[in-house]
Amino acid sequence: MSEDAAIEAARTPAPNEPRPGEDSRHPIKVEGLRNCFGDHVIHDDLSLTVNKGEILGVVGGSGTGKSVLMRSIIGLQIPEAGHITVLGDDITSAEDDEDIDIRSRWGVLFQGGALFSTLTVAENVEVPLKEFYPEIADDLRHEIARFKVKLSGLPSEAAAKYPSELSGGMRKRAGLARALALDPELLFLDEPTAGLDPIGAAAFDDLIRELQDTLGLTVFLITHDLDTLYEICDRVAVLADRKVIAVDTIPNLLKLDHPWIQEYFNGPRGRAAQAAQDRGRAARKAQGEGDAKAAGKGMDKPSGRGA
Ligand SMILES: Nc1ncnc2c1ncn2[C@@H]1O[C@H](COP(=O)(O)OP(=O)(O)OP(=O)(O)O)[C@@H](O)[C@H]1O
Repeated sequence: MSEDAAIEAARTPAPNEPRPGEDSRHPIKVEGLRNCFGDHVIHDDLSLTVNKGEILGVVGGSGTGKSVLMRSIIGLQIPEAGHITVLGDDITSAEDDEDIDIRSRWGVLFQGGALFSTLTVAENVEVPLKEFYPEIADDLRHEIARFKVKLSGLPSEAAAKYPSELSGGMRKRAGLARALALDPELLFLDEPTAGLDPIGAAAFDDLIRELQDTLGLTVFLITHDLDTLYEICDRVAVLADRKVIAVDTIPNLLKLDHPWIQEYFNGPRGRAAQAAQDRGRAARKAQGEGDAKAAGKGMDKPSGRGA
């Protein structure tokens, strides 16, 4: 198979028919979740529904249980009570076979990237391919891995490098390439822009939005990054008091009279992020008008990012 054909095959999502009883509009549903570590209650009667095709931002103070919630949804944390349905499967009671099947339908980027340090980037991407599709020939698997590396915005040379040879931003992209290895329907991202410089973080935001648009992903994104929330999230879920206290667009959240929400979004950083988004929109609009004028006069378009 040629590289182009392999890339096209890798780009075509697996035909994942909705299962009987699967709510195709809400790929993730959490109801009445309770998680404890000893006496420490993390979640109590927490409920959350994620819409298909959205980027859902998940925010909350440190230690409110954002990562534990994500781990519960992907079956790494067994809750004390509650039901979690992912793509029609009850995660809390999934049998082994179902469990394996469902894990191939999501990709996860953990906070630290969680790459195998003794494997190259391409070999890291191949790990889930080998696990779920051992029948794929070596050549094709290598080609799919190279395509995922490119898709994540890394230069092709990065495929042969070890994680220790990459910058923090490149490691995140390598982790993303691995998360995308199986053409997932759901993408879980735990603080993807943490530790990146502002330009790297903005570029990563753009990449997530672009991937979500082109691949139709549903994205569950834990972040403390207000710019990310403003720039790419369709809705934001707020964790506090052991529950999701609100889930809505940022303009609607701003109308709520909850002290944490007000302080978070209306504090100095929240206002700065909002102002940055307003400036970005105005610049994009101005550039769009400039493009239209230039096109009318047969001029070249200006280059560079819009914002
Ligand atoms: N395996 C564990 N054993 C005991 N306590 C844990 C474990 N995992 C998480 N916790 C506790 O659960 C609480 C929630 O942790 P979690 O990592 O989900 O918070 P978070 O909201 O993601 O925080 P941050 O924003 O700082 O990353 C914390 O108090 C943490 O110490």
